[in-house]
Amino acid sequence: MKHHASTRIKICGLTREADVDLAVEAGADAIGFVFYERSPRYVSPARAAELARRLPPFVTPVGLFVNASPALLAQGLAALPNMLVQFHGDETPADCRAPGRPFLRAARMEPGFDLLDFAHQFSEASGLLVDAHVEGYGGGGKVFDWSLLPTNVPRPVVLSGGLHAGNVIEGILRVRPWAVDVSSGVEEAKGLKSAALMRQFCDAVRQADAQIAGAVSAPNL
Ligand SMILES: O=C(O)c1ccccc1NCC(=O)[C@H](O)[C@H](O)COP(=O)(O)O
Repeated sequence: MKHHASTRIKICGLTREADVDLAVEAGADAIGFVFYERSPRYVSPARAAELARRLPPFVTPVGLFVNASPALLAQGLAALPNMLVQFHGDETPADCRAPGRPFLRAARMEPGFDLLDFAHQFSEASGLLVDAHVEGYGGGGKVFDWSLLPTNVPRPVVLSGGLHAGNVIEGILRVRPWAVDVSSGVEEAKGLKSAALMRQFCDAVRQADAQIAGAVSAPNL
């Protein structure tokens, strides 16, 4: 069995100071800010910069864009100079490359979608965030059929879409992603995170990692 680093955790769609602090305390490695005006989780770049100032070293701010206007993209890039960019709309490889920043590209998984071809097109992506195909692009809390995922994706995979403390262990054991991403599953209302749900989610990820480590270190497996 392949060596498994600890599964990284991204919590997405934060809008409040307390939620940022609690997400970090729970164990998040990355915090997502939604720069998509139609989302109930939208924050302006200036607001995101305020929130991101709370982050300690080694916790990465991620700025999520959906077919953003050049002005919004430029404002986001300026407000958060150290952010990882997440393209969650219909952006082309050239669009993703243009800012010259590391980026994640979201893939909308549905039957017939060719993730290997997508990975080939977005070969410059730091990672591919695999999400359910939902109306409105994302953050819909919908799980997709994980069996659609090929095992040999050539970029790091961020498993996303409808994850919560009750299904993330199975997701990690089945998919073995580099990271997991959650929004709806740790919320009390859209954009408002729950401390208890974030803690339970991160604890469940650690349980999955412990199961994998146990299976790797046990003799004769
Ligand atoms: O959060 C939104 O409202 C949103 C709107 C448009 C595109 C993407 C959006 N969110 C993406 C995410 O929060 C996550 O990357 C992912 O889709 C997980 O969401 P969830 O299924 O709610 O856990």
